[in-house]
Amino acid sequence: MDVPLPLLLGSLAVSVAVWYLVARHRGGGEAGTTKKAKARPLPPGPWAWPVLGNLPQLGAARDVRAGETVGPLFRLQFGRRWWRWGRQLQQPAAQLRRRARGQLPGPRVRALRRQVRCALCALHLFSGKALARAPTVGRRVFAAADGGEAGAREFKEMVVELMQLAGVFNVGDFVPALAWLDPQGVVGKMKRLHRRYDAMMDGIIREREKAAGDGGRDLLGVMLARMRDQQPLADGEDGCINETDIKALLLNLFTAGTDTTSSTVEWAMAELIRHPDVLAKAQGELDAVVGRGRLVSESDLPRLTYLAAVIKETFRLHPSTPLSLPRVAAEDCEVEGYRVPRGTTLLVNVWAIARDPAAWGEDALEFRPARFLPGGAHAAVDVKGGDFELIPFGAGRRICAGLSWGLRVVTLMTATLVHALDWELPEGVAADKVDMEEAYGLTLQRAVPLMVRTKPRLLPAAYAYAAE
Ligand code: HEM
Repeated sequence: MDVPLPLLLGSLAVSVAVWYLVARHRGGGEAGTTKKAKARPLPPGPWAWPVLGNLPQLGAARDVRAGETVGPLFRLQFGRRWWRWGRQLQQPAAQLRRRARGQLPGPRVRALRRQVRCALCALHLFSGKALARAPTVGRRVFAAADGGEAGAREFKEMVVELMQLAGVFNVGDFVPALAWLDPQGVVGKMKRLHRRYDAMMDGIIREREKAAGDGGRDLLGVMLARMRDQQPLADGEDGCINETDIKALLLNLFTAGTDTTSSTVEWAMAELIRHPDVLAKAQGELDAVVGRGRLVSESDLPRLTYLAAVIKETFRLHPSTPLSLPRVAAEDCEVEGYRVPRGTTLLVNVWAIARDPAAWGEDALEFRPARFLPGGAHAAVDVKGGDFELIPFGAGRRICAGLSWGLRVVTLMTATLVHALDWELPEGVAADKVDMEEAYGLTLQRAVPLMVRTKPRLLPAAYAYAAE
């Protein structure tokens, strides 16, 4: 049925106005706020428009330096939702899970997450044993039989699209009256993307079932066996892991582990190319530890102190998940004397915290790996969640499940690129003019890809060994 546009817009305007009046009357949707908690003020925030809240300011998201003018804890309001942003707004994050799977975690999902994180991943994916046997038991997901390169390229495009969509500020999430219109087409695109992922995961699972008996000790083999044997999720729990759970977990691991690591390596190389003195020192260390006759290997990493400092400094200035992942306040609480109502979406701006001169000194914005070297001002600071001024992997019980793996992969990839190649900028581009603009999305990508020229710097035998 065709509804005339003026009528449609008229009814929309009326519904928005009615909804707004009702929302104001109810106190902005802060259901469950106790009298005592209400006595405390809400955190300060920039002035908000009626109905739209701070939505119009998001166009210039990077310029909303509210943390500098309003204070380290501040709120943004969109429709009926309140958002608190730690220190400084950098990008909006999206309710990824809700969009992708159409639900927020209930008790079953929480039990599953515990089981998967503690029992399955810890034992069969991230343990020293699992990592050591990965090359022999696991297999390349995009082997020639699956379409090889083309399959890998398609997967990469899907990850990039997912991260971009997840970073889009979806108006429908915050102005429920507009959700059915899907004005930016975000939900439609997410659903199409979800179907593509589903088909890919189906292929991986079917192939593994066909090859029964082969590689049963890796994470996927273990999960499929648990599903087949109907093992309960946890003691006293009725539910068992099912195929949708397995697909969701694979999707989670594939997406959480790819974009984050590759973008960190790209930022590391960009910083090194901008700082030829740092690059030369890192190459000098690699030459001294590894020599030029072979490629660097994982067992060399503990002796590469300077390279470790380069990686920490890259994580500090370019954390791949700049606002970490959103949390929702399960109950009313108080932070620094301010009231945080139940249901508030909370974001910690790890990007801004790691650039705060109060924690890092006057040279906070400069790339200075030496600060992490023995004797440096931040020698004792690590990225593993114990030092809150540097938390690129998050902190606490929901810290990145793949921390040690991610750290190893980023360090080894950067070490290999630094050691095996000499790096030059295209003619006419000065090192201090390399574009360091950040793109918009859930993860922190470069806005402009890094363009460089490389040439080999090791003895020919080292590359022959790599090609074997
Ligand atoms: C440079 C590498 C990486 C960085 C910077 C990174 C960062 C993060 C961050 C900030 C979170 C959110 C933590 C929080 O909510 O407080 C996270 C969660 C997660 N990461 Fe990573 N990550 C990296 C690599 C990986 C890898 C290689 C994997 C696995 C293959 C992985 C798997 C996960 C998973 C499963 C979660 C969700 C944990 C949960 O919600 O319980 N990550 N990561």
